[in-house]
Amino acid sequence: MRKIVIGSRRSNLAMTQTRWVIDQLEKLGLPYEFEIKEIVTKGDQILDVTLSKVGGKGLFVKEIEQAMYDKEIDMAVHSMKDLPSEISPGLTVGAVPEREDPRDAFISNSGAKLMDLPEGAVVGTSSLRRGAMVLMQRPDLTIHWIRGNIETRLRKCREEGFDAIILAAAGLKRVGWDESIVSEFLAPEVSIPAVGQGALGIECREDDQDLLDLLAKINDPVTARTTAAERAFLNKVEGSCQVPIAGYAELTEDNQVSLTALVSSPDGKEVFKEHIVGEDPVAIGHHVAEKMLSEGAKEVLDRVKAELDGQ
Ligand SMILES: NCc1[nH]cc(CCC(=O)O)c1CC(=O)O
Repeated sequence: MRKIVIGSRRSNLAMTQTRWVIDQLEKLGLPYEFEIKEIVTKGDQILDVTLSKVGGKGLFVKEIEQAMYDKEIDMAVHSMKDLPSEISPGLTVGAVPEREDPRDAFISNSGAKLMDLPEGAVVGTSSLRRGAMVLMQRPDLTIHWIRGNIETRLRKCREEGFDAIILAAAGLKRVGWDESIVSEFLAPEVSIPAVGQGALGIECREDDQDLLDLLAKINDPVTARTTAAERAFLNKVEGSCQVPIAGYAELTEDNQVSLTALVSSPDGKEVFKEHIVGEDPVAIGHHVAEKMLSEGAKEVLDRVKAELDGQ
């Protein structure tokens, strides 16, 4: 019986996701046992600045990947959203299980929906994408940055004068929060989800064939294919850019990948949005990115980067 050691951040969400994956693997009834090893990442230690300013990319995965290289752990369960679009050398995503709800959940103190908030109300989010999505619908609202895990943000929403916050529905559902706290699940057409939102990516060493064979059994081909399109898009527009980026793909009835993607300025005023349907997820992801970049998104990315460098 092989023992598989799984590295996990210690947040409630990370632990819940890790335990969920262990459950799926144990159900297979194969001769493996599983142990969780807690790992603290840089992203867990930074609590007082907006994530985008400290370079969000890979903030939650670096220490975990190091532990994999050092063979202190064999695999790790990441929120796909937190996993950089390029996996570090020697490591690979061994499985993408079935996606949870990809939508953003809008939670207001009064229970009002986004379009019904009073003029000038304050919405808390740590995501440039959510901030821009809100401003596209409601340019009169004010965005304030809010950090911390799900529990902290919900507490701050009540105690620190926010009218509403936005969280991933998947996180709330996974940790078992009562859905009645959600005032509105924002439709993916209105608030295009982050690339990979609601999905998990299980990372392991690419030479660990035994573990790869095991993980293949909990891979969901539909989620793997749709998130591949989203991540191919992200990979082409990325490059240390701290701008709102969204990408969400579904399968059509005839088994094609349908990808909607967006790049915008942080104030939501300049918007590049594309929709494409195609067979090959990576090809359509790249195609959409190149189209946007050539049609003006590149200028927005460069300008925001220059503004940040000047700070
Ligand atoms: N950025 C942190 C993060 N990473 C994954 C989730 C939620 C679960 C998911 O999107 O799969 C969250 C919290 C949030 O965005 O509210």
